[in-house]
Amino acid sequence: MPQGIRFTKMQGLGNDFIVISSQALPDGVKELAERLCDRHFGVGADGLVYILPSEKGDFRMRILNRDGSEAEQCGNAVRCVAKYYYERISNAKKELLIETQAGLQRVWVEADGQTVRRVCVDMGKPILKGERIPVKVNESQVVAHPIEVEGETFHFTAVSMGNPHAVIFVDDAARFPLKTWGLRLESHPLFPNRVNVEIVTVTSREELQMRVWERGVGETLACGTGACASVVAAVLNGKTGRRVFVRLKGGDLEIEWKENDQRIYMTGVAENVFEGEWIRSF
Ligand SMILES: N[C@@H](CCC[C@H](N)C(=O)O)C(=O)O
Repeated sequence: MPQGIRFTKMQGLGNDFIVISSQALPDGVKELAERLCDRHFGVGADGLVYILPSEKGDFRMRILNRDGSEAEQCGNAVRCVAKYYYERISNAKKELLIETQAGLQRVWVEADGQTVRRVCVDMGKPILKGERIPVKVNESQVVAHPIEVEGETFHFTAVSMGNPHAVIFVDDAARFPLKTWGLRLESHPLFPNRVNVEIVTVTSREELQMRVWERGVGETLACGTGACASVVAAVLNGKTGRRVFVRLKGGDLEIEWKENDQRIYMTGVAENVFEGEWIRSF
């Protein structure tokens, strides 16, 4: 009988992940991500996340999108893996260091006994230089820049949180036709590595409403890096202060872009959904 793959299904604000703790990424992980994340033939998720050994931090996280592409960073997955590690691997410390493809991230878990309720993540400093995001606009900061898609013009602010984001402010995010424009914006030639697209409405100086079209996935219920990028874009456009509640389809995140260290701190929940074993070959 072939050995199955044990996994835990987790979610952060409805952005859902298949989490696997392993010694190394398996061969064919791209195809595995596509198979497992498929909502009809697989387990179903927005991404496949590995918890791996690290020489630099407490552990390492790698994340693959539903289409099998690898992302540098994922805010909602970082909170999930911090919960996983604290509840199942070691509860010796409440402050953890997680290695990601975008660098080391410090996180603090808020636990009720053995159960992690919320996680605060130091998401680092946003990257604003066009060439490092990357976006093919020859400016040091890309703020409210026009982008034309099939005769329609939008204005976007580009921010990298380790992964690339284009933030577009609109009057009513709930009514924005994301299915029509999401993929076209994601794969626009201005973004050589494709891009995550945030559609944002400012409801006050302390609150944003956000929908997201994720690179390699489509519309999801929430995106942690997208919420951080949206707050940075809102500050750069003079729309909010630096401490903002971001209301997403799947729930809320508290985001602060601190003045003193210029780093972004994200606080939110993470939940276990179920455990299972993948027994099909791939
Ligand atoms: N949902 C995530 C971001 C996941 C990666 C993204 N799709 C990308 O390709 O950059 C989050 O919570 O940040």
